[in-house]
Amino acid sequence: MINFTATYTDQYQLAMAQVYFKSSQKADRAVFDYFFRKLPFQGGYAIFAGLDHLLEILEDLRFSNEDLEFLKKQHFDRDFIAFLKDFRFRGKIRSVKEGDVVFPNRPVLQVEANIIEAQLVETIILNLLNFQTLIATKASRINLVARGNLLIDFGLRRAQGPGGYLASRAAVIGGVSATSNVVAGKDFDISVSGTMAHSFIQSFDDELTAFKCFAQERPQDCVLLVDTYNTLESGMPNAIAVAKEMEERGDKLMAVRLDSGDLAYLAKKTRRLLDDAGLDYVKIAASNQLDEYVIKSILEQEGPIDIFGVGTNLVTGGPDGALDGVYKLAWSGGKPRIKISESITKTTLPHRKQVFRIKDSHGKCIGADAIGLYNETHIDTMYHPFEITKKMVLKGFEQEPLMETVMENGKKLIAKQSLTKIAEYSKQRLSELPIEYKRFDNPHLYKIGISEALRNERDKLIRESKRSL
Ligand SMILES: Nc1ncnc2c1ncn2[C@@H]1O[C@H](COP(=O)(O)OP(=O)(O)OP(=O)(O)O)[C@@H](O)[C@H]1O
Ligand SMILES: O=P(O)(O)OC[C@H]1O[C@H](OP(=O)(O)OP(=O)(O)O)[C@H](O)[C@@H]1O
Ligand SMILES: O=C(O)c1cccnc1
Repeated sequence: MINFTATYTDQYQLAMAQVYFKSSQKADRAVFDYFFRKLPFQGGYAIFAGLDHLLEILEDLRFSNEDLEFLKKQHFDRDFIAFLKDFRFRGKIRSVKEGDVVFPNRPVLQVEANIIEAQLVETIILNLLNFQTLIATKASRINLVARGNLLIDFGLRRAQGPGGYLASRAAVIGGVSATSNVVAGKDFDISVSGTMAHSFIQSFDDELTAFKCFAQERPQDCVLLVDTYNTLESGMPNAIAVAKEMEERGDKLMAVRLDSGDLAYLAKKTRRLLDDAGLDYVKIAASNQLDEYVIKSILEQEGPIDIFGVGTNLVTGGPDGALDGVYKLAWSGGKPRIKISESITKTTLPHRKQVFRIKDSHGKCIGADAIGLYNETHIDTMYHPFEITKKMVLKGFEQEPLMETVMENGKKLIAKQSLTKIAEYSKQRLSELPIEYKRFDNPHLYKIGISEALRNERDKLIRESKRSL
């Protein structure tokens, strides 16, 4: 839907790229790490999302003629603009698999490319991965408490503008099964579904006629909204009457939707009314400012709800507005690079790197990832990145390398996967994560360590930079 061209970037990327272009750095190769520093929702994990979509966009990324005309007006150099005419991303990308569980302060994706190319794609990478990872994580939290009940994304109207388009994609990775968002359904092959609005019922002189007309037109997936006037006194008796008429025509009412009031209480009453009317196959859907906490609570109250329609809190990532993912230089001009910070926690890790998931001898994740240099195939001891006395001996543990090459010379190496497949993978990876990292209150802290070789390289660069001050 959105036509991404290479101007989907921040101005400073172009300003820096022009300097590289006109200097001896023009042909330099650079390596950048994508990672985030803080888990969203005060949770214990995040779900990585956006990769396949990003790679497809990077494969085709270029400046259009209008883009180049616009840049002329922005005081960019003519030779640089001529160079941008043939700009393509021809780099290499190594990444964790889309849908995997990921943690702060360790590379999730690494870009290795000509420095101009690597710089120009920073913004689009951060924009697509930060947002989709945030929303997939939110969806996954909702899915964790939904006990297998169906989740539908109702969020487009409340999303931050067109962000709703990508939110619908990411929500599926986190475990949402369908969306009301028709364009996302079309573009990303997501099952599209929906019910009806209060305005539809209001537009008729009576609720029963509204229900009847809808059921006539849409018998295959009819869901009646029962709370416009009075759920138990009006909506439910009318819905039951229409369900009975549908039965006479050989159709079946799919569900009723509750959208206000005490959803657990009303669902119990509604279930009883349906069952007493011999309509035990009719499902109960609920919506109204749902999130993982409300759904958990409703199910703990044994509210018999089968379908949850979640909007605002899902697609905006409420209450967190953004994932703080960053893109930091780790190598360029043939040398490792480091960003020193007042706070050691913000000092970056130099070099190309690999990340290993540490597992016990039964293949069970123990709650730790270790970062090594790219050519390390095994890490004997992992060190706390900042507290020098803390270390963990990894002898006897399985070490699963997480970063694989997914793009080479600007061409995607991995086959396109359906969102359902990515969601299945995500579910499997989440099931490997011990439960203490998944609880909402004070989840266990997942350990991130670095190898001795990486620590030595980092500390050497810190010493060198101090000496040169
Ligand atoms: N049984 C329940 N347990 C916990 N939370 C619930 C339960 N039922 C509803 N909620 C949540 O409580 C909030 C109720 O919001 P609100 O006060 O706006 O109610 P409402 O019924 O929508 O009111 P109104 O009729 O004015 O629209 C919603 O977020 C809803 O999801
Ligand atoms: O509460 P959310 O999680 O964001 O879920 C989406 C909400 O959007 C709709 O309400 P809206 O008032 O926009 O339209 P309606 O008249 O069809 O209810 C729907 O009925 C839900 O209540
Ligand atoms: O189909 C629905 O019921 C729906 C769609 C969007 C928002 N709220 C509800």
